[in-house]
Amino acid sequence: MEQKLKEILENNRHHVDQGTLPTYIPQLAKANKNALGIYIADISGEEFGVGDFQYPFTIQSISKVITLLIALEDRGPEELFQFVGMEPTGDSFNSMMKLEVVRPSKPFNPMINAGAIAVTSLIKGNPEEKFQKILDLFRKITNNDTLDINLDVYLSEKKTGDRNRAMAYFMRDVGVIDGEVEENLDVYFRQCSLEVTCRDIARIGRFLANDGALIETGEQLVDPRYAKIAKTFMVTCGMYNASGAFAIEVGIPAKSGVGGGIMALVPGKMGIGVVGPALDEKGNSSAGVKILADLAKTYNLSIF
Ligand SMILES: NC(=O)CC[C@H](N)C(=O)O
Repeated sequence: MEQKLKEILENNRHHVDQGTLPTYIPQLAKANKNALGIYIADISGEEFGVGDFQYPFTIQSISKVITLLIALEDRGPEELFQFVGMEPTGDSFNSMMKLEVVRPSKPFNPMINAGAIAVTSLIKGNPEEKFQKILDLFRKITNNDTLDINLDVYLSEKKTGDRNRAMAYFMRDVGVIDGEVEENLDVYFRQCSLEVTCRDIARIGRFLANDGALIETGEQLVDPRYAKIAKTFMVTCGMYNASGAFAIEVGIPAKSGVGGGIMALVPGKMGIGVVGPALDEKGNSSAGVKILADLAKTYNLSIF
């Protein structure tokens, strides 16, 4: 399989040229556009990577899956879904359009920025406690104690995150979030700046493929019902306004981030981590999407 994976990676390398590095978070524009890696973390414990699987990148929107799990544990679905919806938007991940035009004003889903900011605000505790909870869960799931934020990316996003700021202030005005907006955003910016490799995100995928239990110890870290909710959102909204096409062409739960990572999984089988920092016009890794499509076709991975 390793040989085949290398082939898939090389066959899709040219799709890097169709992507560009994001510039709205200036530090992300410094990434290596040509880095390309894949990592597989099987539920039986087997793992391997090809290409630049050790290339470090920031997790960005992939973190939204983890914060959703924590907020579900803290609040339960009934309370959480009073503040965040369950529907795809058809708009870009950082769009604020529907926030005002659709009533009642609540973000459409937890995978877009507005929804994720609301979800992070629902995690219990002061900002330090919130971030510590996020970091602890990340470290446990990835079995990586050194996992931490990339300070440059964090500061870069904090400095330039006015669109997120605008949405957060609006959401406080309409009662979706409460408390100090800047403090909430700070937690959100930090969760997005966590630096990972393909191995880390593949292990997150495997954790979800295993219904929220660690494969090493069997410890059930999150309620399987919440793991199911997270996976369902990954299918319907995980690739933003490309989720429909991705479901047809690839057909597995996946979550992308503007750091170039895509965390994907095959339920009951494996987690897959892919990185390729050049992004398509929807903000998904241009080569990463093609690699996953190729993988899914080759190994018949679609869940549909
Ligand atoms: N799509 C993404 O990865 C977006 C996350 C990014 N931190 C932002 O808020 O814009």
